[in-house]
Amino acid sequence: MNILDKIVADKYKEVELKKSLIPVKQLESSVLFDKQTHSLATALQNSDTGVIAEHKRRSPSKSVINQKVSVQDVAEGYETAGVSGMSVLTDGKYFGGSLDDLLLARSAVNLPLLRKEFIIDEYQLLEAKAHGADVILLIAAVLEREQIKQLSEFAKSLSLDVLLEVHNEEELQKSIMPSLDMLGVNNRNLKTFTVSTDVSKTLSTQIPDDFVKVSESGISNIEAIKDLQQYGYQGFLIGENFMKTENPGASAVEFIKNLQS
Ligand SMILES: O=P(O)(O)OC[C@@H](O)[C@@H](O)c1c[nH]c2ccccc12
Repeated sequence: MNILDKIVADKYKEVELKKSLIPVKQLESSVLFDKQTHSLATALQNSDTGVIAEHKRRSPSKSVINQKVSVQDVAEGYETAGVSGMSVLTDGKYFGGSLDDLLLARSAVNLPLLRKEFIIDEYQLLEAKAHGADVILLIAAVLEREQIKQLSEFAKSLSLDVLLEVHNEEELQKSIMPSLDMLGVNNRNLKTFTVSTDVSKTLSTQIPDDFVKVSESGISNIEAIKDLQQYGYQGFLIGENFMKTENPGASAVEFIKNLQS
């Protein structure tokens, strides 16, 4: 079993357990459930930088990245930097995140917030909504086309933006459908952890123009972004490059300043 299979197998168990502990009614009664959502796709289209900055404490590929900073401080720093959106890892076992992190980020900023999670069930979309998310991620590598359709349509009915993540042509071809807002190309292979922005470049011509293109992972300098912009990318998901520093927010401020100049 590769790491992705392991994460997803655990996720199915986790979701079953949570369903038995926290009923849907309780999620729906959250004060955040009816909050108006902010569209990340729109924010990216209106930005000339398009950075989506991530909060990630650790990962299976890197182990510890940063266990010291507070998620609110990071969120505020990212907002000050002028990012288009923030991604918050909510997986606990492999990434050290939680839905509380999402809630805390929500309490700190008005940015579009992405729940970064291995989504396999509609229940997780209700959780995302109840904890203040505006956007959800769907990973083509772990979902059948029918699941992508069902989950993305349910997300749209909740006014959540949908970012669909692919890593190769086959995943891209099986996933294209009108209920997606953004197509993300993950430069990191989630099974082997190899990273290259060439993956984004190669797949760029096959992404229909109706989707906002996002390049994810392994972006650590502004040259990479300027290069990817030539291939039509409008969103750039960056985690480690900010999180590995003592002050991720300040690092984002510096990065975006350089990107604009
Ligand atoms: O830290 P990086 O290399 O900048 O990558 C951020 C983000 O793209 C990465 O965390 C990610 C992309 N897709 C995912 C799916 C699940 C977990 C994590 C991810």
